[in-house]
Amino acid sequence: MEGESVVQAPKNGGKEEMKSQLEVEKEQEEVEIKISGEENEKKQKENNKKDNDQLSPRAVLEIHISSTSDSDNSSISSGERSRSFGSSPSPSPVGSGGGEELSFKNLFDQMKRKSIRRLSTIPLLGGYEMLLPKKNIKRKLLARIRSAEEDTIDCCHDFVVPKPSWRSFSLDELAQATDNFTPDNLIGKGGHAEVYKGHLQDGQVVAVKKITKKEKNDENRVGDFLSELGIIAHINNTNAAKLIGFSVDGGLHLVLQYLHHGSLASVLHGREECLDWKIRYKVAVGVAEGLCYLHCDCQRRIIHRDITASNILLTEDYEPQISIQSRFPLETSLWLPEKWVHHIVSPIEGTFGYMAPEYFMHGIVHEKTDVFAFGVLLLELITGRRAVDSSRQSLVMWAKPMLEQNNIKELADPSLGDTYDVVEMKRAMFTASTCIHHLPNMRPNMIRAVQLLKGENVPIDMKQKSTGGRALMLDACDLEDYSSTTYLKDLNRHMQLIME
Ligand SMILES: Nc1ncnc2c1ncn2[C@@H]1O[C@H](COP(=O)(O)OP(=O)(O)OP(=O)(O)O)[C@@H](O)[C@H]1O
Repeated sequence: MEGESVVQAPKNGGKEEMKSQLEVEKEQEEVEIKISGEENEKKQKENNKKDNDQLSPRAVLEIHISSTSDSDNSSISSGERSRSFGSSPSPSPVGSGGGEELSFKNLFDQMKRKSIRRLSTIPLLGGYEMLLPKKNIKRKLLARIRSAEEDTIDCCHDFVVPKPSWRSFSLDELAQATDNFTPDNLIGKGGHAEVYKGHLQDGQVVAVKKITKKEKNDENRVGDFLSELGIIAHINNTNAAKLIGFSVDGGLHLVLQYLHHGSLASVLHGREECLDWKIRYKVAVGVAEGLCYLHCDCQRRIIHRDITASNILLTEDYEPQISIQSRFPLETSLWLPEKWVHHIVSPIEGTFGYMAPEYFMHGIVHEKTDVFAFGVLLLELITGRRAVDSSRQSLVMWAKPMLEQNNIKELADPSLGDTYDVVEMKRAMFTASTCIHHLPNMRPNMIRAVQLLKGENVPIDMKQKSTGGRALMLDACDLEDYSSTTYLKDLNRHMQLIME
């Protein structure tokens, strides 16, 4: 993995007149909505499974956070469980709700305990049990899993969830399914897992995700794994990854529905032939709807935090599925309690090219950081370019001037020729340009992003239900004084620092 390093967050500066939300909405009204005739879908050939997203390096930035506004509605998690390089001191404790002082660690521990307690479809281990020796954890986990399998429903504190339909696999079963995890069956490798294609005894084709990251102690790894299970269990949407089962026998494994085309990155960037616009548009809408579900319709809202072309997987008919992460679920796929507007994390971990300015500069995480990443993903679909190209140029930086000039000809992927639907392309361009706005408040929430993308001419409702529309009180970040020029400069500087 290229370019992991620690950098100090820069100071921001510069001023720019902000466009009002109304102006942004007005611009949207100007987007043409007439729909042209359908194009014939070209048959896609066998995909190249090689994941070609290596050029969007993951980065870890360590920042020092001295204060945050809106303390009632935000949280801060320390990076003690995250990867971190260098010797920067840990962030100092900050105030939490009502002036109550909580250290990062306490706050994080509290959140971890609460989340683990509540995440469960299988009643998972309580926080205190995470301190038990490994053997006990495993025994208790298996006991809980068995008892969950016997129950018809599981009543959690605040809601009732149906009995899970997942299976608990033995290592032998998974070894058999994957031909002993032979490299021939290796279909993908992320920063934290190896993924193997497998055939279960009943004929079902599955993807076995073997968690490989080993830097943490076993108790934490098991805890993270349980949290991930809890998050995936909670998700029920056509555009999110489906879990078939898991194994805690001889390592941690997730058994997922096998997705024929692998990642969007491999399909978009790793094939010779051009991906049809029709499919690109379908993927864009599907991801937008999936994110909308995670942010707004899920029983507990989830911020994904790592929307990238590698984390979007495609079914046989190119229905996109958002892959839920296997690492640091509380810090990556984040459960954000209702009353918290945002959450602050340090160190910052993410995929370069997709990180919103408030995230890479201040560690602020909220729905709008996902919206930004979605905007970058849209740009990838529109242009066929990577989030960071081979000359280390950010797609956002490259595309901004053309988006501002509405220059469809220069922006659209040249390999598409004129085979794209102009109206859909314009909608995608407009949606992308609002999503990558450097000010989070100016980005649409995902409900609005779906409407913009689909050209739904809904009345402007400034008070629309929007987890994504929760007012973001980012005074402490001075983002409103932050111009897009300064943003581009900082983005460039971060790029240099990270990739040198
Ligand atoms: N269900 C699946 N079906 C088919 N291929 C898959 C599936 N899940 C993952 N893959 C392949 O494996 C690759 C790595 O998977 P994934 O991104 O989930 O790993 P990870 O280590 O959790 O990722 P990250 O580096 O983002 O943390 C994907 O990019 C994709 O190519």
